[in-house]
Amino acid sequence: MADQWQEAYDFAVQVARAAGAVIRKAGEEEIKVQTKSSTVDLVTKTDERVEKIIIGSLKEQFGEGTHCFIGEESVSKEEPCILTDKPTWIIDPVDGTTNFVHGFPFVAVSIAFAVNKELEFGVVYSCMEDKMYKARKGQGAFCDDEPIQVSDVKDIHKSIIISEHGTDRSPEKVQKIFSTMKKILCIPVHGLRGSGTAATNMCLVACGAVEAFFEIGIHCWDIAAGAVIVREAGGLLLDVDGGPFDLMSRRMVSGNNRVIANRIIKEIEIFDSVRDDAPIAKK
Ligand SMILES: O=P([O-])([O-])O[C@@H]1[C@@H](O)[C@H](O)[C@@H](O)[C@H](O)[C@@H]1O
Ligand SMILES: [Mg+2]
Repeated sequence: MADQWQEAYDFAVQVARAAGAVIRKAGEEEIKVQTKSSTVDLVTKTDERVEKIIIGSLKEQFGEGTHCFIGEESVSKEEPCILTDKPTWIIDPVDGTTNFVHGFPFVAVSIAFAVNKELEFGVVYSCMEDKMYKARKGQGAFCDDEPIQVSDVKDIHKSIIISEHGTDRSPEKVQKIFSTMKKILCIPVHGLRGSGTAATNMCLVACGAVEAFFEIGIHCWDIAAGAVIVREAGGLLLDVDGGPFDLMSRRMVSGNNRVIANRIIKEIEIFDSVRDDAPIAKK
């Protein structure tokens, strides 16, 4: 059967690279900052502009109405966040917005594509590093066209674990986040890290720089592309309770192998997060 998604995959790489150039240029100018779900959940005109550029390019290439779109900034303006069987693009235009605002050099364009609710491919362009991570289901994972593979470390004591604090500053959630991190640190592991962008964190798992990334509170657009890249690099994805990965659940563990993933899961103090596909509360 003709490979019907190769053109879409190649085009997504081009769009991600072009979007990254827009972000780099915008980072040289004054950045106007607004907030969303909390005073530390930042958004800028660049996030919105880049999402419009990406979606506009995809609609022009594949036609209006044939594909669906889930974009971080569109959803924040109450566009639906429902994954159907239709070809769907899942987009985070600027993953690591806080880093972008501060000039902290980890900012990624994350573009994933799903059909029949199956992730077909993912592209993560770390635009300040100029690193293009990509993967198609069943065809391996790459960074700048070089194959990448997860780490072969099985001993948790020889691992680096990556996670984030998110943007919810409620004391009870912060307490669980830090209690989890303290327990993991004191296993002990070699180190705990956080790049500030889930998409980049997942690529660091995929290329073997760290052994696992977990977070509660992320969104589908943060992790959809990274999920394909981790899987194709030989890693695995699980729910934070050890169950199957659920893209819309706002929580996830991605690991180089099940031994490391299960050891991390033992330490995670779970807290609730409203699903991405939960009905929008009527005002
Ligand atoms: O908002 P954004 O920069 O696109 O995405 C970010 C995620 O990539 C990160 O994992 C999370 O900890 C941050 O709170 C933020 O959600
Ligand atoms: Mg994000």
